[in-house]
Amino acid sequence: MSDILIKGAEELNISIEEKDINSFEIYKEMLKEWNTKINITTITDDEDIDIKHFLDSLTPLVTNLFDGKKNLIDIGTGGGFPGIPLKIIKRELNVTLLDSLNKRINFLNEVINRLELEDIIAIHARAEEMSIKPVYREKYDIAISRAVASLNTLSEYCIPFVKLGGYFISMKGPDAEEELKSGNNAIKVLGGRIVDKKLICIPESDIMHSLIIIEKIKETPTKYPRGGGKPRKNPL
Ligand SMILES: C[S@@+](CC[C@H](N)C(=O)[O-])C[C@H]1O[C@@H](n2cnc3c(N)ncnc32)[C@H](O)[C@@H]1O
Repeated sequence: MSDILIKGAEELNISIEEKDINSFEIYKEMLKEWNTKINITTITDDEDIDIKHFLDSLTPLVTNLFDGKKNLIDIGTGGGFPGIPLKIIKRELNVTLLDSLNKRINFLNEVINRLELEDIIAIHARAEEMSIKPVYREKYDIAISRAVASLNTLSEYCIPFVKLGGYFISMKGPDAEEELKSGNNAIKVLGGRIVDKKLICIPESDIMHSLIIIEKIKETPTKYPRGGGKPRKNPL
């Protein structure tokens, strides 16, 4: 059983049950096993997985945005971060995991089955192609993303999924100021407003991370997101 995870969760004020610890242990073993066959993560040491994947993924819970039965989409989830750790702790969340690499989606489906998680789905798609579909557009209380793209590009991937009054949470490194400056225009154009920036130390480490919290205050104009790779090649 992982002491680091238990102590770290305590520091974040998260109550973690035995069945949750068990889920994290199974998830960790699957991550290490699948990682030998397909490339999921460069972080493979037990302690590093606890800190840099599991605890880091749980830091958004320092906000109260996850309370209640919320619809969450994790964009560019890769090996399931932060979506799966958030789901393990907040079982009432309705979670969509999205990634453009199908082999990672296969892994996530195995994890979902093994952990017997409910109200969670893994979808193979590009964010900018999926958010133009009415069934996904402006349907989520929270869109979240870690380590996928710079904030201006990422805003075009994420904000169209968020319903009015919902939030986009961008998990970034310690020096988010430059990104914030270059992301400001995109956030505004897409209907968002920065409401908070939190600098957080990942528990059981000295690693600092930022959470940028953006509220959706206006509908995203229908011309966004743009196709043809424009959000990445020519960010707003
Ligand atoms: C560096 S990984 C980060 C994975 C995970 N969020 C984490 O923090 O460990 C970036 C992931 O984003 C996915 N990705 C990149 N662009 C995407 C897009 N436009 N739509 C969906 N997924 C995308 C990639 O396939 C990859 O799995």
